[in-house]
Amino acid sequence: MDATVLPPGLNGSLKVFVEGGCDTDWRPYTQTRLYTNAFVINDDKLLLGFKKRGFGANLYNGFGGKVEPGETPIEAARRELREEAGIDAPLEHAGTLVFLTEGTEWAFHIDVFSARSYTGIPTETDEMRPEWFSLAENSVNGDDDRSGLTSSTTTTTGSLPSIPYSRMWADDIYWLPHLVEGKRFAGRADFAKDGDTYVMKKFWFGLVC
Ligand SMILES: COc1nc(N)nc2c1ncn2[C@H]1C[C@H](O)[C@@H](COP(=O)(O)OP(=O)(O)OP(=O)(O)O)O1
Repeated sequence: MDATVLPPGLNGSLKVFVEGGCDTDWRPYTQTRLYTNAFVINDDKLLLGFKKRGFGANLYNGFGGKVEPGETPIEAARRELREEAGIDAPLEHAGTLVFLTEGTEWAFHIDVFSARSYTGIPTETDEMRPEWFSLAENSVNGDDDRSGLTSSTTTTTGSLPSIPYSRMWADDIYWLPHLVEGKRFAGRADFAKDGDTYVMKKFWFGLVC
């Protein structure tokens, strides 16, 4: 696909870095719902949350949720980070994601934010369990099931696991490395449902140029 032919829902000056999936059309939608997702990086560590309930339960993700009426996305992102992880951070916009999931007629429009510092102590809530992951090249595999282990919320030393991509949404492996590198991105993915699982059927991710 030429860089100028963007999937519906994306705009601006973007250069594709990966695209794939079925040779079908992008699913149409008539409405978008605004969400946020925030990632905190501290030296060579990334803070993720293990989602304990609701949409995306049992997956690791950044911290975020719906933008409430009267809020800007950045205000919502900082509120969700406080509510779900107990911390404040100087968030900056990193990317925009559009997701369609089977069974909904609306699209998720997610503003993704990142920060390289934070204040407060990451704290488990009833929705999310914050855990640190290593960004170092030689970190141990983070894709193993760690559910039997105690939370590493307060771990700041020792060897941390690497980013657990097999236990995250399937789109994350494409754009999260760019976020970590400080690059701005945008993308779209259309998901189908297979039982309780969402399968990424068609995707496009690009860097802002
Ligand atoms: C489908 O692909 C997705 N990939 C990724 N990486 N993240 C996603 C995807 N779909 C949704 N998300 C993110 C967007 C938000 O950060 C959360 C979902 O927010 P949630 O449903 O938990 O919203 P809240 O306002 O917190 O909801 P409640 O308070 O009503 O539980 O996942």
